[in-house]
Amino acid sequence: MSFQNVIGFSHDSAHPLGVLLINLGTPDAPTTTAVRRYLTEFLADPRVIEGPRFIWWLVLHGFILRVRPARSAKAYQAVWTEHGSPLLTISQRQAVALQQRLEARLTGSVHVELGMRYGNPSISSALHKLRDASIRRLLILPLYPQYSGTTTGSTFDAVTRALATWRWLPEVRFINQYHDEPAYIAALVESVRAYWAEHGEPQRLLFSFHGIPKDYFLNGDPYHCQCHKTARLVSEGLGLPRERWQLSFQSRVGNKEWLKPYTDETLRSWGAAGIESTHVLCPGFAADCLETIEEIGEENRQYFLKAGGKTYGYIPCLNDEKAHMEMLADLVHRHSLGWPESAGQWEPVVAEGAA
Ligand SMILES: C=CC1=C(C)c2cc3[nH]c(cc4nc(cc5[nH]c(cc1n2)c(C)c5CCC(=O)O)C(CCC(=O)O)=C4C)c(C)c3C=C
Ligand SMILES: [Fe+2]
Ligand SMILES: [Fe+2]
Repeated sequence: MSFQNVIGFSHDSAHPLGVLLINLGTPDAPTTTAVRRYLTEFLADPRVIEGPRFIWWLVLHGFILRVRPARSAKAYQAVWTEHGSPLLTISQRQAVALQQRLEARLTGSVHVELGMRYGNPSISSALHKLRDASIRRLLILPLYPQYSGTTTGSTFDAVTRALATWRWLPEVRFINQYHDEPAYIAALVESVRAYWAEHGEPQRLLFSFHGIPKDYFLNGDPYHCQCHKTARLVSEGLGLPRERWQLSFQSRVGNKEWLKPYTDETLRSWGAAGIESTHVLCPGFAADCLETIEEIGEENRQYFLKAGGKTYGYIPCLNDEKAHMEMLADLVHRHSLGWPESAGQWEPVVAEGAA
């Protein structure tokens, strides 16, 4: 095994704080081939699909990767913009905005990089850039407000796997979750209020979170509880009575039971029960993506309207809005405090025998 060397390390300047911003990732293009490559990496992750590997490998390669890429590619084509995948372009804007806000807040210098758990830019390429910037302290911020082993846990695996190839490791901190941060809750409350100021208040507000298999929750994944707390705090911030809001889980894959109630079933049942208007908010997504723009913005709209509903609104994610970026900068700032003065600076010495 050979390790990645540190060449050209600058000894005489202060080392910037490295901030690695991570989101899930997206295909490189909305084509069947690119989506297959992305899904192959994503669905082979044992944090995402638990269970015996060999059986899953047969199902994945024998069935899923033959059918799903073409179907998902169509959905991606519907959300793709001239700049690319919404998830990637929004995440890039978030990285730039975070860099600017941190420069304004921190006394020392800072270097923010974006990495994606699956696809590009990869976590290891982002880490290379941070190493080239001579960072000696690394703060990792997965953009998942609610912790789940499938997302946050998997991010940790990927970062530590990449760092395992480094000769000289930096000091590392890993932000686990921020599901009940007051500024995150306040930003969500404000985004709902702003949407209501423009579109009026609906009869019901639905908090739709990405689902996970129910057995992960039963085995101790805290995601379900953190989603419930986020929804409760936002509804309290809005002063919304309990009968006017509900929480649900979307994007189920496969036939296993996932966290309930399901978003599609909830919206169909509301439409059929005579609820005329609803707005849907997705607080678990830091950036709009396929699962929000297409699945919530379009697909679930049809379920509600076809079942009898009359007015449906999708409230966008916080994306690179000012309150969101301020909140993230504050979170990074607080997590960057308390490190001792020295970051392990060392004097350059020419080793004996070295040329
Ligand atoms: C099959 C299991 C999956 C689990 C468990 C899962 C958890 C999970 N995912 C997100 C966030 C996102 N997921 C996105 C896309 C997506 N998710 C799955 C499957 C699982 N997700 C698939 C197969 C896909 C790809 C699209 C498709 O084929 O339907 C995305 C969007 C990516 C994009 O390019 O826009 C996000 C974001 C969370 C938060 C989560 C658990 C908490
Ligand atoms: Fe997902
Ligand atoms: Fe989906």
